Amino acid sequence: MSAHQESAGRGGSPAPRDVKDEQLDRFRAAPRSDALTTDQGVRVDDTDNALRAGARGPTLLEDFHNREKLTHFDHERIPERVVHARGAGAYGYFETYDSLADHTCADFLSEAGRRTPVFVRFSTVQGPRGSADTVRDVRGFATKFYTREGNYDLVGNNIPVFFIQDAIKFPDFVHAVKMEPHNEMPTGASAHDTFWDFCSLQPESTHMLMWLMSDRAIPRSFRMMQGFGVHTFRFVTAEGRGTFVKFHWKPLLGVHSQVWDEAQITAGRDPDFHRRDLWEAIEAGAYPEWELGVQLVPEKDEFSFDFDLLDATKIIPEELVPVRPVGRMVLNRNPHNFFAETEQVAFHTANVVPGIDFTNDPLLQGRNFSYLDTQLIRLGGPNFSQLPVNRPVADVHHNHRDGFGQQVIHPGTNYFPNSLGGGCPAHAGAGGGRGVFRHYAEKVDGDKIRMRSESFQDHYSQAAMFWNSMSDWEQRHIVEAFRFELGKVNSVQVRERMTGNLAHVNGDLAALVAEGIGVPAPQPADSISTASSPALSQENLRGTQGIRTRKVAVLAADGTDAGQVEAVRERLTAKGAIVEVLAARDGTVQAAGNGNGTLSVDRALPTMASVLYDAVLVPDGKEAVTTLAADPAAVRFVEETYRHGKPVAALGEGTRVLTEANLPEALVLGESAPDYGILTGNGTASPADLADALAAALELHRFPHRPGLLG
Ligand code: HEM
Repeated sequence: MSAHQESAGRGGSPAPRDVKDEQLDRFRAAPRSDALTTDQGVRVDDTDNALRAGARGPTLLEDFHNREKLTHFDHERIPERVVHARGAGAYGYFETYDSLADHTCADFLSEAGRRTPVFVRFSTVQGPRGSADTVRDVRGFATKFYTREGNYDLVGNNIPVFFIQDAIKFPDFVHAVKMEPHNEMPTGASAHDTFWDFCSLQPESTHMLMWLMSDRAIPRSFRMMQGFGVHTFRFVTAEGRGTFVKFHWKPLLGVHSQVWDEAQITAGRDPDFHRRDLWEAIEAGAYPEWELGVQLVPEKDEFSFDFDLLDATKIIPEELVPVRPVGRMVLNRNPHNFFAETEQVAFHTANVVPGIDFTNDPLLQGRNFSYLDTQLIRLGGPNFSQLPVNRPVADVHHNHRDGFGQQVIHPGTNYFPNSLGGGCPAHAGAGGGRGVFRHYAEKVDGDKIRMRSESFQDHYSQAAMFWNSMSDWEQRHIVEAFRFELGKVNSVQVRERMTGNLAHVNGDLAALVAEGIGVPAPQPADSISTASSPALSQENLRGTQGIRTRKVAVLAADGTDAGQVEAVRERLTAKGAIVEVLAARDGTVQAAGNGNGTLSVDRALPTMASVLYDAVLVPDGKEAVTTLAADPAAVRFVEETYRHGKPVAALGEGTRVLTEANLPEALVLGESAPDYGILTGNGTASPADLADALAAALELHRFPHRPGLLG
């Protein structure tokens, strides 16, 4: 069994192998326990004591093993990414549903059922490598397709628009959002003066800010995020016909978020929350899936919208152009080594394959320069595409030579035209059965000018459309987020300028934010868009996989009714949820009720927290309930679950712990309790009925209309 097969999908069946996985085998070192050597292969006698002159004497320079060991260690770090430094990655495959050959000659989209290996890296943008996962931020969603015609990178985000329209503003934007230069604060947060100063002066950021202040910026899981290519790209057929295209990833688990208070607590309780969630789901065989969809716009319709397709601060509402599903992606293998794979992976918007091309979106054009440029320094020279994770599975043959880290011994000559090389130099234009990339023949004729098109000037209509499309609780969260972020801004003029911009989005929004941060309510703008797009609300993005991988905590103590726990567990795990028993200590608790005996404890309560679960259940059992009601950690667990809007369930006397946790009595035992996600069946529900009610509540994810919610 290979090292790969041992590690992949421990809880599920091993993922099937693909050509990329087999290629990686060539570079994977097997675990070994034989003798230690130097880099030169010389066996070493001792790695615990440096060579010294006398037992208490000075260390000798002659000890090449000591010097090599320290030197290698001294050089172990490489620069982190200038943005998106913190991330987590996984391998998998993309499978095409139907041929898209009538729109693109891209080989990997040309045949139903075709599977293409992929590597995906999710990331936050602002924070450094060691920052917390659950900060309020955009999430990167970058996919490398190892196609038979070369690597195709779809380098997207979980938000479909961007802060700026022109890449020349990217350094300004990043300097503003990153930690401030004098004191390098704050880490992993946009709630500071320079970010809001920049945005308030750059109204094109308003639409993106609406998304950033929404719950999209605090996802429950990478597995529950949409992804977007953001820009309008171009599909090109074999005959050279172009079609504008926007890319969408839709998670089968639905789009779900944390609430802000929960996200902040999670950042302390488990800074690796999203990374761990992805890793554990794959190890357990619960492979996350997304559907890839495209919005297609014929070239003749380029100017038929009230926004410019080349403006990355705009979406094409799905109600105008539906998203056509084209395939699905499954992530089924964790990397073997974080540094070698997730850290060294290099995505680049300019990595395209025949059939996929660019448009003149000025943000995209700048990106097409920036990624390769930054990777030259981050990955130490021009040969990083030879690193295992970056290697195409397609043949590589070119005249590039030398440079740091060259791994290949090339034969012959490397120039063209060439009469001496005997076929060794690479010839452009030769297909050899594979598609050849030919740039789309777009007619371009214009004056050299530094200016934006008039069609890029409407910065507010789609920001207003986003606001109009939100449910009441989503709007409430947006107001609270603006209040939090701007409340951290010291400059009053920045606060005022920002609420002034919001007055173009919605008068109530601007007034509510202004009230919360102590500045005068601005005059609402004269004409504000009333458009809406229902596809934008998370209310309408619940997914198709029910409660798969949702985590339910069962609080237990000596005297817990183990029969109830098993009945609930059986019912919920059958639907794909994960049920864990938490008690004060690891080991077992004495069980009562039908299941007399012991009940295994999965996690010790002091090592966990409510924010790491999606729901809580307190089973029956007089003695256990008395213990739990007197345990501040258990009571806090229940109270926090309630205040974060998540389902809270209790059987029999377990309801006492809910009351002890200050849940409104009318809800704990009232008729309308299920409407608020409080599931007790008046204390008389059977475990199976309760499990079903809990499953239904988990599907709804949060109960945002409860009294006394936090965040
Ligand atoms: C639509 C707007 C943008 C999106 C969706 C986007 C997305 C991403 C993503 C997902 C990553 C992380 C890739 C990874 O996981 O390794 C990334 C990194 C990066 N982005 Fe962007 N970005 C955008 C705009 C820009 C612009 C305008 C620039 C510069 C002109 C830029 C420069 C960079 C750089 C330099 C990195 C680090 C790459 C590396 O070190 O490998 N991005 N971006």
